[in-house]
Amino acid sequence: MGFIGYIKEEMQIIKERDPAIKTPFEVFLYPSFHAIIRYRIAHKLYLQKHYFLARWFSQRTVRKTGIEIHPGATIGKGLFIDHGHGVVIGETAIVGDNVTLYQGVTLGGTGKESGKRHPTIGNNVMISAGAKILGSFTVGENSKIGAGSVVLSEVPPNSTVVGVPGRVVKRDNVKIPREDMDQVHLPDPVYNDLTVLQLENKRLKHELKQVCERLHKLEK
Ligand SMILES: CC(C)(COP(=O)(O)OP(=O)(O)OC[C@H]1O[C@@H](n2cnc3c(N)ncnc32)[C@H](O)[C@@H]1OP(=O)(O)O)[C@@H](O)C(=O)NCCC(=O)NCCS
Ligand SMILES: CC(=O)OC[C@H](N)C(=O)O
Repeated sequence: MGFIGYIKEEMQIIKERDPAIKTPFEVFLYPSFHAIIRYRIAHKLYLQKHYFLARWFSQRTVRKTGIEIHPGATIGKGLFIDHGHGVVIGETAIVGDNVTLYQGVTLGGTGKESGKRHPTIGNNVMISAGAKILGSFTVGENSKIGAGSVVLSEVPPNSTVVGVPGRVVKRDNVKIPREDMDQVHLPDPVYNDLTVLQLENKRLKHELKQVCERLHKLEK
């Protein structure tokens, strides 16, 4: 595919993925559009071992777009970064095809690993605003990471992960109960309602008894 074909493809991704877009030319206003095209150039320079030039180009992109993609990162087709400010993608991160990221996402390291120290993101993954994915594990394909989550370990495919630290709350569209929930002593709303009714019954009986006693006295 030629350069024009590639640009058209990048434009199409934004048009398909963002419901907020109204006119085709708006794609040129998207930081994502510029950041990804410029990353492709920086990545080529990196692969040719022009490390300084690659970083120089990439850092200029940060100033223009607020999106920092290390030129060494490996990024598949169809990445869309909505809004974009504060997105950071580390050097050894691998991003599959058709991934969506929102502002404030970090694909980073924990600071404790060396070598491959950033995550691998599967195809069709969606990572919500402000989520931090830290470490060299994999986020399985078709998974969703909730806004503000901090994910520190492997995520199976087709899962939803939320919270700090992130935990799987849904897999294959089925909700997963919390591990820390007591499955034996579950709250029993029917028992609670019955207890309230019993107390009410006792109170009413007592009142009725008093009324009867007063009536009895009046009759005398
Ligand atoms: C995670 C998310 C993608 C929803 O995925 P989903 O698979 O449809 O999950 P559900 O909505 O069924 O939520 C599953 C559970 O996680 C909880 N949950 C969802 N998002 C959460 C979040 N960010 N943090 C904590 N809990 C969250 C829900 O309350 C629900 O809990 P429950 O089972 O106790 O009711 C969505 O909630 C989210 O975070 N979207 C943000 C997208 C974004 O970045 N928007 C900004 C655009 S600028
Ligand atoms: C701010 C926000 O929710 O952005 C998400 C997407 N661009 C939309 O407009 O729905």
